[in-house]
Amino acid sequence: MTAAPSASEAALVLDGAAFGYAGETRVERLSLDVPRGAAVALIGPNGSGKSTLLRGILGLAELTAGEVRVLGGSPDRARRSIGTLPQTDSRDTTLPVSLRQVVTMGLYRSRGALRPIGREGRAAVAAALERVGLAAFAGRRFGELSGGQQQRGILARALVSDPQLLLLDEPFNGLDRENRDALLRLVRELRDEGRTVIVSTHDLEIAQQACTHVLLLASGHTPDQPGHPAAFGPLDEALTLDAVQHAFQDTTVELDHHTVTTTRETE
Ligand SMILES: Nc1ncnc2c1ncn2[C@@H]1O[C@H](COP(=O)(O)OP(=O)(O)OP(=O)(O)O)[C@@H](O)[C@H]1O
Repeated sequence: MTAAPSASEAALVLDGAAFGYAGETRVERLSLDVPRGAAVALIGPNGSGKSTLLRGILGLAELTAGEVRVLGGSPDRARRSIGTLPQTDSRDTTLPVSLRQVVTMGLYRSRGALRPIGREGRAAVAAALERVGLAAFAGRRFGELSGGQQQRGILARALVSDPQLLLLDEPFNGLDRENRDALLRLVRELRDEGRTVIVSTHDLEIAQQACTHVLLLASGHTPDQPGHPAAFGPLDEALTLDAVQHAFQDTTVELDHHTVTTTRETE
């Protein structure tokens, strides 16, 4: 599986973009180009608008100002070429479906749910499961897998349609060291294949280990003000103590020789 090497246009272009709900902006002042093949760590405190931005890229949050281009077109047009991993807490694990069925659902977006999956589709599902190390678990009921295995299964569902852009919302939350390392390796591989990855996280170490770029979001001064960028750029330029402190105003921030850490807000 390789991403189609298409146009030189950036994977994501935001020009004065703002996103929100019911006409109310929740994240704003976004002007940036994400080059194809970049892995962007999307970092910010709770409520700064990380998920809203990811939904905006998918056309699922409202564009309240500015412009957005995704893979050279509108979010609606690009959606078929985007693989997503939503936050763990938005996941229904009670459905009586197998892991294989969950991954197969990832094909529906590009092919429609009614078209038969066929040999090629089954091979893509098997390859995606293989890729995340879960080939042996294909027939298992999804809800009976461990949290880390479910996370990898959802990632396989995101990968099965050979997406050019992957949006991963807090994929590292709750993962043990082994699953975390496997996911870090996979993010690096995806970007080596020319795919673009945007991954939201509270953990700066993850940014440093797997990403090429960072977008730091800061919250508004009061809870009803929208979030906004504190920095964007290649990791070594944008991930500075100043920018991190701006983004995480009320949070302890430490910077040692190579590691920036913040208090993990989700724990
Ligand atoms: N569906 C929605 N309708 C209205 N407001 C929303 C909706 N989803 C999020 N918000 C609001 O938008 C703001 C940004 O929330 P968002 O979930 O994007 O932040 P986040 O940075 O992803 O936070 P977290 O780290 O807690 O996931 C918050 O004030 C939140 O209450």
